[in-house]
Amino acid sequence: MIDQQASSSPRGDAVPPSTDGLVLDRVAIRLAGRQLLALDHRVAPGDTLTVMGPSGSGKSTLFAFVAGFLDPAFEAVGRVCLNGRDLTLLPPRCRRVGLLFQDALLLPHMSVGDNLLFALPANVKGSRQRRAAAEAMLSDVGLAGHFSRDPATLSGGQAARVALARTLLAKPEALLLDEPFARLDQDLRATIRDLVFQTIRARKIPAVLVTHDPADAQAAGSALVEIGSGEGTTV
Ligand SMILES: Nc1ncnc2c1ncn2[C@@H]1O[C@H](COP(=O)(O)OP(=O)(O)OP(=O)(O)O)[C@@H](O)[C@H]1O
Repeated sequence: MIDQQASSSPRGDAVPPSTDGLVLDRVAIRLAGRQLLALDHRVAPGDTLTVMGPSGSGKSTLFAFVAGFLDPAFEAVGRVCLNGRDLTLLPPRCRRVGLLFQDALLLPHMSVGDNLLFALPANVKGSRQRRAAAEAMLSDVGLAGHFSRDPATLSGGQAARVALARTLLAKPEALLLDEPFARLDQDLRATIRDLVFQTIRARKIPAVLVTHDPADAQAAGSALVEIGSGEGTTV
């Protein structure tokens, strides 16, 4: 449950212009009367905050809070603001927060292109324009010409690229990366990791990365927070 006093602007009023990026403003989340985590952090556009912690420390819970689908079993206080908008009480579809997971989660009965068109916002009109937007995004992630591919025939790296393209098509203003490289083997992992962080920097998207791999944290290159003792510790 969100503490409405701590979240001062239920309609998404502007916070000061200095708060470009993703702001976790005095966020604390409790479960069954016990503090699970506390974070107070700003992620600048193009930067990635890495969150590490043992299983059960609250990493998925933090993402659920930022994305807007926190289970009512949790009590949360504090605000999450994105480029000057207070998201805290907005429904998930209004937040402009994109997610990348371990699995590409492509719909198997659709082509790669149709998976992308399915994710493309409805305000991109006209079938020709929609297809052009999807093809341009495929090209951006290194998969030009793969529009008609069957997802079942993609390699792990290609599927990860399609998942990135699908997330970016929704024009997210922030990205939550939930161990997106964990299923990839070592060489591929470095390649996809570089693609993701280059994209984040080039598009100036603030991101939060959950990982167990210190090499991911190093590649992300910005702040690292360790959770697990009820407090987030910036390292
Ligand atoms: N819907 C829920 N209701 C009650 N407790 C929950 C719920 N979801 C998760 N929890 C508990 O909240 C705590 C944090 O869970 P969370 O999934 O955020 O941890 P995590 O750090 O993401 O773990 P992992 O690394 O294993 O994915 C755990 O003790 C978990 O059992």
